[in-house]
Amino acid sequence: MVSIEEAQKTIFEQISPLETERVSAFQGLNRVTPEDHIAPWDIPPADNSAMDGYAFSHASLKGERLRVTGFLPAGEERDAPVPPGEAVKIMTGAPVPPGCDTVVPIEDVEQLDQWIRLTSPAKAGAHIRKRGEDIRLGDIVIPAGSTLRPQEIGMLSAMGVTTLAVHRRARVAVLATGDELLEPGSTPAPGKIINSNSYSLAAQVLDAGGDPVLLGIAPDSLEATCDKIRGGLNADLLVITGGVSVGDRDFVKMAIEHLGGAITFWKVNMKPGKPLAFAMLNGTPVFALPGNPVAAMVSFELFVRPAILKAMGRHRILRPKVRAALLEPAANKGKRPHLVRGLVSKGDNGYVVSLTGNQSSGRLSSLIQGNGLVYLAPEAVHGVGDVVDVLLLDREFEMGEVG
Ligand SMILES: Nc1nc2c(c(=O)[nH]1)N[C@H]1C(S)=C(S)[C@@H](COP(=O)(O)OP(=O)(O)OC[C@H]3O[C@@H](n4cnc5c(N)ncnc54)[C@H](O)[C@@H]3O)O[C@H]1N2
Ligand code: MOO
Repeated sequence: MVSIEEAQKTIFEQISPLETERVSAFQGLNRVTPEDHIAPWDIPPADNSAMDGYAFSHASLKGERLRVTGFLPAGEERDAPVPPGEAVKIMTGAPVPPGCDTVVPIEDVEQLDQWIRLTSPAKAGAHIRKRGEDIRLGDIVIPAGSTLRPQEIGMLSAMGVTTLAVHRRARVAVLATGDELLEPGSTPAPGKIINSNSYSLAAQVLDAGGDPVLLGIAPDSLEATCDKIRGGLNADLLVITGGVSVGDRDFVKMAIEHLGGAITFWKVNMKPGKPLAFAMLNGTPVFALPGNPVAAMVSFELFVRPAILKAMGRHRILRPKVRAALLEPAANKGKRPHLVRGLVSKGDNGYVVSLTGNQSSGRLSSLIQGNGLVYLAPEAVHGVGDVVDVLLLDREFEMGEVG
């Protein structure tokens, strides 16, 4: 049995960044660019007005009055210098004309026909955005390896980029196994249950930015399991759920080996998720996750999600870990680290966490009611207020609420 950390290390060693593809700048959102993006020009390209107002030379200011002799909207440029003692009306974004170094906003003047009177003192150089104050020609603005957020997409566009290279999305095949499974849309017959894992796992793939490919359900036989697995080998990663324990009808490991795959490890020292197996099959990383719905999702979180992120070029691939004070006692009577589903919120002195009741790994509600995984070491006994490590699965609780 390997530890969580050993399993992660072994898996991540097998995952290399996928090749790149060219996409339109804004399809690059949340993707990783493998190239440095260098500023082809200064932004802004010229000193320009930060306000709708009047531009003039501060040194030539005598008293409070200036004669207005021109108008300069954004989108136009004026070459002729503005003579001393005169001002031009200038709109936000218009290049500051020669002869001017200061702008006074409209609100700070009184207009009298062709004249303005400053109603408060103007500071030399005020309200001018300098050429290149955002980025300078030749700057590496977005270094290789960056994940593109909306602000990077905006900057790339400002740099004239219309298409760019990004690591392509990982195609992740998802296979459920088990004679007991029916697809959603049916009403469970006696002895049957609905295949929910394919959909929770496919949603986790999407959530990680990958592209899920649903392979359906493999019935419990070696031949059928082999056939379905073969169908998933053109994906970048293959995720299987169920049939990986020691039952008489658990064929997944046997099928992987039958197809020539090498099981790198089987069984991780954790609860839930112990029976997980990892294999390389024809160059495809294969994750055989347990069938219990919580075990499948938790092991996806720890092993598959970071593998997808690594394949898509990300460097930060693990969920954030925080320290939280327990709101109730928590004990791990077992010998494996227990990842207990918890509900984290913000207390007066940092994070606090409660547990989500019955922790059976068949009980998907334990994940629905929570937002984190509390790490309980083997045989740990904690009281109220003890501080524990929690892996945050989502941070929505930190967002502001309406009204
Ligand atoms: N003798 C032992 N029995 C079990 C052990 C063990 O060490 N010794 N480990 C237990 C643990 S831990 C887990 S987790 C499960 C994992 O078993 P499998 O991966 O072989 O999964 P199945 O037996 O196929 O299914 C387990 C459970 O999950 C339900 N299931 C399966 N697939 C789906 C799906 N796609 N959607 C919804 N639910 C699914 C299935 O009906 C079972 O109830 O083994 C323990 N047993
Ligand atoms: O993986 Mo199992 O879920 O530890 O019960």
